[in-house]
Amino acid sequence: MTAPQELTADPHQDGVDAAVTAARRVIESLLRAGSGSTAEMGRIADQLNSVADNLDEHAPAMNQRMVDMWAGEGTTRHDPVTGPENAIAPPLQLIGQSDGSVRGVLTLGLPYQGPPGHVHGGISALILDHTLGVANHWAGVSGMTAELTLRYHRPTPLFEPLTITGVQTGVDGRKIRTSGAVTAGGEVCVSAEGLFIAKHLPRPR
Ligand SMILES: CCCCCCCCCC(=O)SCCNC(=O)CCNC(=O)[C@H](O)C(C)(C)COP(=O)(O)OP(=O)(O)OC[C@H]1O[C@@H](n2cnc3c(N)ncnc32)[C@H](O)[C@@H]1OP(=O)(O)O
Repeated sequence: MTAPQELTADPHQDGVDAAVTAARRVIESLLRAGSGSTAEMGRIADQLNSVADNLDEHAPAMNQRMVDMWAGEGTTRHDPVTGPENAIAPPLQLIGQSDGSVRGVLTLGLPYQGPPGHVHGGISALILDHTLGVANHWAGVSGMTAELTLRYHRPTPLFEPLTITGVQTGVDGRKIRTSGAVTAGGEVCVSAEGLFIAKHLPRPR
């Protein structure tokens, strides 16, 4: 039996990961402040643009960055669900379980709102697509999403711990079947069935 294993990149306390954590806080704080805020938004916009100008000045050429970001740990550092280098990632951390499934827990805030007080359905789809992909990686046969079928059973709450699960259920030639769910307080909010085709695009060189 395989021991449980962290499948997502460990966030560092410094470097770009720390800056990304701060950027996530800015996104959340802007939404929390809103148009009625008494903060000086013009000055805040200037400050944020100055931060972005500084980052752009020190960034490598885009084609070089595309090569670099796919080296080493590859997608796990920059993907939009778990990546510690990606400010739009919630981020979710996924653990491969001894039973072959993957599991993670996360709490989503205002940036992910759809219906009042609840998670946007497209965000659940993003998280489940990625989690099913990681479940395939953990199972040893992975590919690209060909079909993703979601059932939204009940609204998914913001500000509460959500358990995200995925497990590969079958492989037939190049066709890989995978299922998963988002649960809150033990109740299934969203369930997913995916068909993946064993194919990978080449990494940029
Ligand atoms: C640790 C790292 C973890 C990373 C996790 C990341 C997870 C993220 C996953 C994604 O989001 S991937 C991005 C979203 N997906 C795509 O952009 C895929 C776009 N579609 C394609 O590139 C191609 O359509 C695809 C690779 C899915 C299939 O093309 P192929 O040319 O390889 O397949 P082909 O046409 O040879 O068909 C092979 C079989 O699959 C079937 N098939 C292909 N596409 C299908 C489809 N869309 N729906 C149903 N069946 C499909 C097809 O009928 C056939 O069945 P049979 O063998 O029975 O004849």
